[in-house]
Amino acid sequence: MNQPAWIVAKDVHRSYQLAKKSVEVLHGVDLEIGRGEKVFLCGPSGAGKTTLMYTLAGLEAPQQGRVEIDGIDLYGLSRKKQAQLRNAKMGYIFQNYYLLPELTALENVMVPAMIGGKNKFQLAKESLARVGLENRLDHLPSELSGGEQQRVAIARALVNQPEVVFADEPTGNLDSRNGKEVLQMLMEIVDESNATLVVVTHDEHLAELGDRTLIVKDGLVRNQLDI
Ligand SMILES: Nc1ncnc2c1ncn2[C@@H]1O[C@H](COP(=O)(O)OP(=O)(O)OP(=O)(O)O)[C@@H](O)[C@H]1O
Repeated sequence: MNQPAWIVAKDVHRSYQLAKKSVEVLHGVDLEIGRGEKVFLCGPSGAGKTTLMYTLAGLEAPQQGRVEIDGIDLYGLSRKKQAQLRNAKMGYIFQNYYLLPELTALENVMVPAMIGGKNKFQLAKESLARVGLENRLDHLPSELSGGEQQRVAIARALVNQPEVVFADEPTGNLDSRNGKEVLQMLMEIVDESNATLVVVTHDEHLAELGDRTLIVKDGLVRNQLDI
């Protein structure tokens, strides 16, 4: 990483409560990601990749440690301020898309834009056009292919022009050709605004497209080059 750190995790611990037992998934993660860097998180299933992304993105507070975004102590903020920061700076592409089934493609993309009181209709249309879906605005998710649904999820994540995009297995449900195409498109768009990209993938070939691969294993994170 050549740039100053833009996302910082320091000694992040995260556990889940199962019945009466607490199971720790992240055992003190330290990492730094620079502005504009494209970082891939790889590692075995169940290792904690999604948990780490949720924690970096302000969706799940760590029990110990801190996360900084652009110098701001994310979990030191009130919940309202955290939500404002997420909306202003972050886009999140969830595993399995999480599109709202009763809303059209356009309406799904308008949802995050509404919060900022911006010209949501125009922004959502532009974002869908950017992912090549200008002719699918009024389709419900059930009327779209898997690749198209994934692109709607990408358009939604990009609609507020985020400074960082988190993408959890953005190609997981696509065949390898479509998967690579979608990922390259996402990387191109992110590049245009020098945004930071953090991607979870199982596919180490795809990870080669990024600047750096981090391996999540045994509750910790290591640079692939250090392994
Ligand atoms: N809400 C939850 N409650 C309890 N345990 C959870 C919860 N979410 C995740 N876990 C557990 O935490 C561990 C890490 O899960 P996580 O989804 O972060 O792994 P992952 O590396 O993203 O896995 P995959 O590659 O299979 O998606 C798993 O053992 C999982 O069962």
